[in-house]
Amino acid sequence: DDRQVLIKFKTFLSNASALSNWNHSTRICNWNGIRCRKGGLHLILEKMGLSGTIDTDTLLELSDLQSFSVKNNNFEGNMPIFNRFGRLKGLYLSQNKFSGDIPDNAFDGMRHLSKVYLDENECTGHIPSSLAELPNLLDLDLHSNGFEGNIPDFKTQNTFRVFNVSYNHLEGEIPPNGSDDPSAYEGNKGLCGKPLNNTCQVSSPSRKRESSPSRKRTLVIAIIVVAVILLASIIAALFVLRRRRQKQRRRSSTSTTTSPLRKTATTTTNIHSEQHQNSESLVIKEKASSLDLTAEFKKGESGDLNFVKKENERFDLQQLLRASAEILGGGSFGTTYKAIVLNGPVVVVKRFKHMNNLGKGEFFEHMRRLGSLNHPNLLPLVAFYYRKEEKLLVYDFVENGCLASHLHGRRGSGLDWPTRLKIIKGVARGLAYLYREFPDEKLPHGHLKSSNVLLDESMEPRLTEYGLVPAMNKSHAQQFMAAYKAPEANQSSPEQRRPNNNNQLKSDVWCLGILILEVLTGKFPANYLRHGKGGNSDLATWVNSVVREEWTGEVFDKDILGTRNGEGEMLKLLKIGMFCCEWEVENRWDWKEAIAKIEELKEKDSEDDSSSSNISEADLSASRPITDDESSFAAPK
Ligand SMILES: Nc1ncnc2c1ncn2[C@@H]1O[C@H](COP(=O)(O)OP(=O)(O)OP(=O)(O)O)[C@@H](O)[C@H]1O
Repeated sequence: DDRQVLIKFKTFLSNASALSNWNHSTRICNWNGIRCRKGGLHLILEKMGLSGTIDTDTLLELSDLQSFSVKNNNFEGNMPIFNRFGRLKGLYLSQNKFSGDIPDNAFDGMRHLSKVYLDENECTGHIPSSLAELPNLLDLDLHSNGFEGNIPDFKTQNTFRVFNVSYNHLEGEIPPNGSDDPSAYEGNKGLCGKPLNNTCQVSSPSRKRESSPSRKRTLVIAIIVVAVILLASIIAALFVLRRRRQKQRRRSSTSTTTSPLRKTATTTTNIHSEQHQNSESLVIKEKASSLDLTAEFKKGESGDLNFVKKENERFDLQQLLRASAEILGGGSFGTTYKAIVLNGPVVVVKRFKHMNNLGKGEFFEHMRRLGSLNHPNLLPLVAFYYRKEEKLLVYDFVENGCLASHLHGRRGSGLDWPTRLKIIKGVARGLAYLYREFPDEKLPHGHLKSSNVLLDESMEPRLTEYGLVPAMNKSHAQQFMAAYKAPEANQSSPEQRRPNNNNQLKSDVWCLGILILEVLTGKFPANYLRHGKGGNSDLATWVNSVVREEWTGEVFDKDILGTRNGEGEMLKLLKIGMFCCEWEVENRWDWKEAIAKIEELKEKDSEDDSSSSNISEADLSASRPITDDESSFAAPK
């Protein structure tokens, strides 16, 4: 039923505290943001600080959705496509951060759609032609985006009641059926014709009539050129195919192994490849084929891999380049991929393009120092490769993936409270070790976040991407590394960034706090993804505001909410997270205090609960006021 569908829809949203009364015990028409009118359903989720994903697949299961509004929220990414909602009448997506081109067919078949509000987003490209085809369009507001090209001729049978395309990059002649008000078009440098005061040049390329003879000539030439290019491509493709087949034949006759990392990869004779003789392997190889390192790392040109520990299984650069590979992700520093070395280990290779802060000697020394670290909660560096333009760091592959995918993956987390506590304790121990080993580094980890916490088969965490701050180019580090998302990183005053007695900044502690809040709430800190601006304070601010409203129960992830005899300890961890996320650096705990408090935690509440931690209950209820600065970030209120 609709109730179930909407509750599912809510799980894709972040910061959805405003929808707290969406549950099975109340009538759907009384839920926040829901209006039931004339038998149809209207979702009016405006100004609620929402972000995350608008899952249209789920919405499609609603019996009769008539209008959909998420005006004035924090949604990002491509505009959601509603062209399967044939009965939708109103679509209001204004004042978010939707970006990118909108596909031409985004409004296909939406015969009933009469109101479209996309204003104040970051959409680019042409105004989609399917929007111009809507027969019942009455209101259209696209102002303040990055639309370009011509304004199409709208085919609506109505006279527009609202029409505004101002402040885009539109050009050409204004079609007749828009608005009579010049302000509807202002802020577009290239527009001409009525109702603006400038007349269009007769030869205006943008709206020239189709039938002129020169146009026909151009068309014929274009067709010939395309045909020639097509023919040449077919010949080239046939040639490449022939060569590939010849190569394959040569290979199988000499029984040599192949290089799945190269574009020519097809069959392999090593044991690893046999594991990949299923359909999945085709996908992997296809992905890997785009990752042809061989062109850049020519044999013998640039030295070899440098192994940092004696006991590591050795392989050389050429073996690595021939390895069967799968791209794991394109993070903020470069591509990361999993590689199965022929007759060797399974490793993860990270390519770093912005790692030039150290000279060659210093770089080698720093990597050897990282390689000498040894702690069960740190993923050891296996090897590195140095080139001026690019560095490769090689780690062991961790089968069980990262904490982020366990918490936010499609299948839901399923992580219980004891597992989450074990993960946080492991992270804290890994951090403590790093801090002891690097007493002079300002940010011993520097990039602590849930995708850099890997989990082994017994769910023990292993930190990765630690200790890289000194090697990274400063501007890149400041823009992308997690520690620089702490609020003080955006402050210009040196006092606010001053290191503490140990010469260390407290920004890693901020990241630990965010990680704790993420683990307890199951919510993804939306601003992890927002590079360079905004920090990652949204989650901390949200938790703080919910706690201040005394709805602490609402904070915890549903998968741990029912935990018996552990609620007290969960609450203590929440407080620790909040103290680590203190906005003011002076009031924030330092790493020693935070880690000591984490070590005190237990899976179950003790009989004499008050003695097990010296954080008082009053600390929580007297939670700090939100500063002006902070409230301007505060996503959900
Ligand atoms: N050693 C490893 N074993 C298994 N998975 C890994 C390993 N190292 C990284 N990953 C996973 O590969 C994916 C891509 O990693 P990558 O470092 O490129 O991106 P990221 O961590 O999301 O962002 P960033 O570049 O900011 O660190 C992530 O999901 C990460 O958890």
